[in-house]
Amino acid sequence: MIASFWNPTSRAKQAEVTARRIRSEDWVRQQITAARQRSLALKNTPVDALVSHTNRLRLAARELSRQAQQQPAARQASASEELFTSAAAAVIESIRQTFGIELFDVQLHAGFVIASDAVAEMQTGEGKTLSGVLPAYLKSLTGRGVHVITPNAYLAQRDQEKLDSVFSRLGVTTAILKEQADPSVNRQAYQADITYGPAHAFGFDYLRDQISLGDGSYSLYNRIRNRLHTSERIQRPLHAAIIDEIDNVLIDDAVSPLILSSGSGQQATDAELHRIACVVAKRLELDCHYVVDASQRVVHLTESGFQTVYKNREMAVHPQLVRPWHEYVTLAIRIKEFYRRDVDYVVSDRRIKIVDASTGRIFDDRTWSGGLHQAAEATERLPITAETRSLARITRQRFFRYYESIAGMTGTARGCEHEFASVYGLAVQPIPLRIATRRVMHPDCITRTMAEKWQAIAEETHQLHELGRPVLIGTSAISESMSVADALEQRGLTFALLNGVQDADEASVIREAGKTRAITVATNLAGRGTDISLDRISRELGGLHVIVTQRSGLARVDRQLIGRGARCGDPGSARIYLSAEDDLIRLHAPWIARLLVRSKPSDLHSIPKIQRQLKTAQSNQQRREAGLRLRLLKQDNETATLLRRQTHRSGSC
Ligand SMILES: Nc1ncnc2c1ncn2[C@@H]1O[C@H](COP(=O)(O)OP(=O)(O)OP(=O)(O)O)[C@@H](O)[C@H]1O
Repeated sequence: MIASFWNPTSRAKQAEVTARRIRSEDWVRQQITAARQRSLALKNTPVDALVSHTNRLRLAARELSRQAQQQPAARQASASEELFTSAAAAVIESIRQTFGIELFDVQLHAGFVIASDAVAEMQTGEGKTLSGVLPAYLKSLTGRGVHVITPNAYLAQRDQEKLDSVFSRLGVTTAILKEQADPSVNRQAYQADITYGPAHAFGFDYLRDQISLGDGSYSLYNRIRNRLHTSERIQRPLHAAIIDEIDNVLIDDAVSPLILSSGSGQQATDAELHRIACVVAKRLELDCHYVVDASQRVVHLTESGFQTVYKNREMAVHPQLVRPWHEYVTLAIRIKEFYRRDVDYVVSDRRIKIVDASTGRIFDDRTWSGGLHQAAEATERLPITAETRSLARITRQRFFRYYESIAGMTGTARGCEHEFASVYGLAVQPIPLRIATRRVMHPDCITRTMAEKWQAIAEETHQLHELGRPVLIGTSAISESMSVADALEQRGLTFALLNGVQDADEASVIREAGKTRAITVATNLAGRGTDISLDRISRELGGLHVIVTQRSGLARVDRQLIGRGARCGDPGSARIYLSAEDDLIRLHAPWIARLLVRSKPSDLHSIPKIQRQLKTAQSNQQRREAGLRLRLLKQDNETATLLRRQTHRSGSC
């Protein structure tokens, strides 16, 4: 058990075994046919009979897990297939009775894949929400609790409200985690068969349990002891997790550990030092006083930089210092060089709020550590808050690997197969499209400057708006959404702006984005979760046109945004815009910027190899980020090994 927890090779092997099973087309066809046949026998079954059906399956599931150690594998496999089929039949019938619809084959296919502890890659709009019902139901049958995990609280609430009646028809209870609630409220929610919530809420409750029950160390002793002391715990032992948008939760967010902290909101004792550092940093010059590594966002002072920083010798012994004086200055330089307002953070309610680079979502509950947050507050002339004190922390990789089983779904797993397999033991299975796509992908539009790009985007939007087609413009930063908004306003176009700064109801704005002549400008958060449906006229006119304002560092993020249009066989189109001043080009492929700037505007679209070069820049960026996550994982494993050894030694004394 422990060997497989730490060992990437054994995780990858586990993924390989699952992959062999779920890749078999025969297996999929047999499962679907059997489930459909059996669901006919359940058609129009009264609710109490469906509940009895569930109770029979519960007995079977418990018996199966009891016998798991004793029975030969083949007999066990056939018993579990039988359980799969009967559970799928019940789910088909409950969805039929609740919504009056039949599950599509692709949804059953995805459901079987997820129930087999793998990742189902299902294109946007193919019905992932209902695909998650079968695995959640199946895993709940042992009575040990299932966590359905979403990237944010809004999606958790939406899905729990939508699916509660499907599950209650089957005699299965659901609940939602409440943020900032008293632990007793969430303790109750964890007693439900299925508990919905955002990833961090499950992680923080896990950490709260660690604090209240022990020293929070990784020792096996503590973990076993925690399993025994169930009455004091908020959570039950981590059993099964089904994760929506699994690449976002397990991969994109993996670099930010879950840190339970205290002490926020108070005034910092070293506030004055941050303010002085900010003034000093403004006077220092790049390459003279300091050098930077832009890709890592690191700053190093030069000899001349050190001398300038310590010119006033009293700063070196200032009584309020909580770190060496020059570190205050390098923090302020990092903010000056790498962190941009309305891109990396926003200022709201006189506070710095961090923005998620890949979605544009604003985090209310996160702060940068090590004094960086305070440096940003000083730069923005805001009240400087005390650094939070970390009470307990865990990397997301480690937390999710504590579950006995994890699985999930996403539209964008491609490119992450290796990481899913080696870190989490998860195989990825693409689910075929239900209806072939009709999306028209237009060639990229390339400009030399940002200003030219905003004008080109406004021009194309204007033309399509005149024709009556809806346009969704997806930007990667809040500041970009403002630039697009300015360009549209100059042309007198009316649009909805969704960039997290306004309090608009995200979901209702996005839902309207498919209506005739609608123009919606949104940060990438529009890419996840909400359905955009077309009205009759916009469908006849060619559907939603999606504009991507710049290639993201991750191809997956672009695919997610493009996938907002032309869903489920609907008409639609998309175009990506690029400029020599884009982040991807400026930071990671400056040679492309030089090439573009030297070229005549009329030649920009025909520069050979540029697409290939951009793809390379994207893959490099992807590799860099994967490397960073791997380094974190290694560090985490080393710390854990050290702690285990220490505990072992003190135990044997
Ligand atoms: N079997 C079905 N029959 C009819 N309509 C369905 C079926 N399954 C899903 N739908 C509808 O299709 C739409 C898309 O479903 P859903 O939001 O689950 O897709 P998705 O794959 O999660 O999309 P996204 O990637 O945007 O989150 C919803 O309006 C949903 O009600």
